[in-house]
Amino acid sequence: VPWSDDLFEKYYDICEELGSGQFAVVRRVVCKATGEEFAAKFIRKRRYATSRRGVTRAHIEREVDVLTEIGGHDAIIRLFAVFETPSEVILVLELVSGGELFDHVCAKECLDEAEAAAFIKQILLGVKHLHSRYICHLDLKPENVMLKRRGETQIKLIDFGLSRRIPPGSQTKDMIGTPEFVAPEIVNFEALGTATDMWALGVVTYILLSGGSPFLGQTRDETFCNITAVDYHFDDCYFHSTSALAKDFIRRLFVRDPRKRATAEDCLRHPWITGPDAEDTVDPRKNAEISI
Ligand SMILES: Nc1cc2c(nn1)-c1ccccc1CC2
Repeated sequence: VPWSDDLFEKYYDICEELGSGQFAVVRRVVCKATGEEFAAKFIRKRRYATSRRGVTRAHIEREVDVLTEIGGHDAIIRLFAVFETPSEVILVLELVSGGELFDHVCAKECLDEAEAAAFIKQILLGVKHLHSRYICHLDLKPENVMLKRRGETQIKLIDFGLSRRIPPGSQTKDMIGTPEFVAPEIVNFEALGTATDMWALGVVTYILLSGGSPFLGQTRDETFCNITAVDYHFDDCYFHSTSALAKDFIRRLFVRDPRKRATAEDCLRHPWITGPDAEDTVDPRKNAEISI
């Protein structure tokens, strides 16, 4: 993907804000020459090594390198161009304008488990694509799952700012991610990898089905304690009508040992995702309303 230091405003009209991250604002932009719409992510560069504001160049290059390598999967946002100014780097991304998946789910009267499983299946296909290249997202959480367009069900994984390539056997350790979604190996500063994303996907599924967060405590330390103890349960007030299949799917992801945790491929074969084999059998996930 070409890096340009030409003036961004020369090529694009800048329109409304689509969302923002910690050091990034994302706006809809229109290419002046073609009328095509994109999402431009304006990332503030860190001015000084000691500063805590802005993002380091290495961090930005990581997101660009990962998006360049994995572009082209339906469930993953595409990167088209990069611009650089003295104070920021601008990623010209695929327009994703449907908002966060969870806002859509909350807005709906009810979502049955089959619809929830269909969303999780799309995320699994995107994560399988990443993991097939040993790339880990490392920040999977509801706000990083967006709908391509309002009212449609196509999802896009966004924000690869923490993602990195972690080949098997490499002892990559780092304390990163959002406390509520991190796996035990992150809390214990042990080797992380593709299985770290699978734990986070378990948290996303649990929240999508119930609206509750499995390990969230009153404080960060309490949350970390719940995670390392794998201390969670299916509160009957949230899970009274959740199918046994859905709970089994989640149980296979909340496994402390990353080597024993279900992979994206395992999950794609799980009956909660594949649904009933024979067409004519009743789908136990239907009408099992979720209580978000
Ligand atoms: N950190 C973030 C945060 C966001 C996005 N990307 N990275 C984004 C990408 C495409 C469309 C809309 C957004 C808004 C949120």
